[in-house]
Amino acid sequence: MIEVKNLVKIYETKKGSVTGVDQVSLKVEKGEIYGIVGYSGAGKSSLIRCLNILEKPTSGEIHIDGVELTSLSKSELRKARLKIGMIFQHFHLVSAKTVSENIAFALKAAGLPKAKIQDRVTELLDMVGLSDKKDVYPAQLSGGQKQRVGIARALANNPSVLLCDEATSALDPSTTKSILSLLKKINSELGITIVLITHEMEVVKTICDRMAVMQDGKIIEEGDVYEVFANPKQPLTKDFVNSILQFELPERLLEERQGKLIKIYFQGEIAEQGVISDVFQTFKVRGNILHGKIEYIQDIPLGIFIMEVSGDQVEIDRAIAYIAARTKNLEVIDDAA
Ligand SMILES: Nc1ncnc2c1ncn2[C@@H]1O[C@H](COP(=O)(O)OP(=O)(O)OP(=O)(O)O)[C@@H](O)[C@H]1O
Repeated sequence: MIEVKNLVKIYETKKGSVTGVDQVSLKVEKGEIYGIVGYSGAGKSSLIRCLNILEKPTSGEIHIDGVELTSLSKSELRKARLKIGMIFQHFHLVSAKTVSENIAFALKAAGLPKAKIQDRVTELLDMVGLSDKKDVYPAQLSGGQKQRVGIARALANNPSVLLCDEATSALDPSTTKSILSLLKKINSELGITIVLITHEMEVVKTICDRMAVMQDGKIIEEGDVYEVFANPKQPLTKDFVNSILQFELPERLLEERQGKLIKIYFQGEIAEQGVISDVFQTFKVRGNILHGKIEYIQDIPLGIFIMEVSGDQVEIDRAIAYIAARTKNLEVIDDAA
């Protein structure tokens, strides 16, 4: 379990003090994948780098598996860090060492006997799907393969926590997908707790259980990923959610509309229950779906539809009341009448 209490990181620069992290407190349960999202400069890197004291916090506490890290001596910290793996956006591999040597390096540093190192490297390469690349140098690898080496190295000493610092930001969308599924596999098969920072909601949507939104060094919203996507509260969180769920309707469609324009959010099972087709069977209205999208978050559907409903005014009102009762989340955007 990770527990952060009142964490502050202030950088002293020639131009004065800059606050990177401002009184952050959070808890990550064992075995969770926890995502921290925010725009550039929000403090995500500062926060994640404080979690293993790569960046020394100005004040506050970091508890990982019951050990408070900010008060450890250098040698105690070195030992504690073996239980905290980390991967980076730009991989940080040693270019003059082969894939095997990059991983073996972490094992040597931890004092694993020489005879056991090769077996462990083989096991790790198998886990990340790179057994055939053991003798090549990083320059001969793709970005995704480099990150797999980074992951193998981070897992070398059986950590209980894996910190991911924008681990997929330098990768294309399909490589990002494969790295995220590898992280998910590591989490479920090895039970490793994962904390990741990202500026992409797609990453959070794909693998996280819980999430936090950061702005100006602070955590401004936190919760279960589905809940945050379904009911974002802060304007910035809404922005991030909209990057996945939202869309703009062309002006022309708005000008040419005839009936009422409604926006319907479907959450959970209701998204699969054919509410829209029931409406047309029950009421004498015409409907024109202008936009529709269903995202699956943690395998639960979250849908959003924009529909123009036209016909007799009384029937329109009855149809809208019916949809509102079934979905519990309907907004009349615009009324042409
Ligand atoms: N070494 C440093 N010295 C001075 N200021 C810093 C340092 N590192 C970060 N900062 C400042 O701390 C604040 C938070 O930066 P941080 O890099 O943690 O944000 P971020 O959300 O990770 O952004 P990015 O994704 O762009 O890295 C910013 O104002 C940044 O300028």
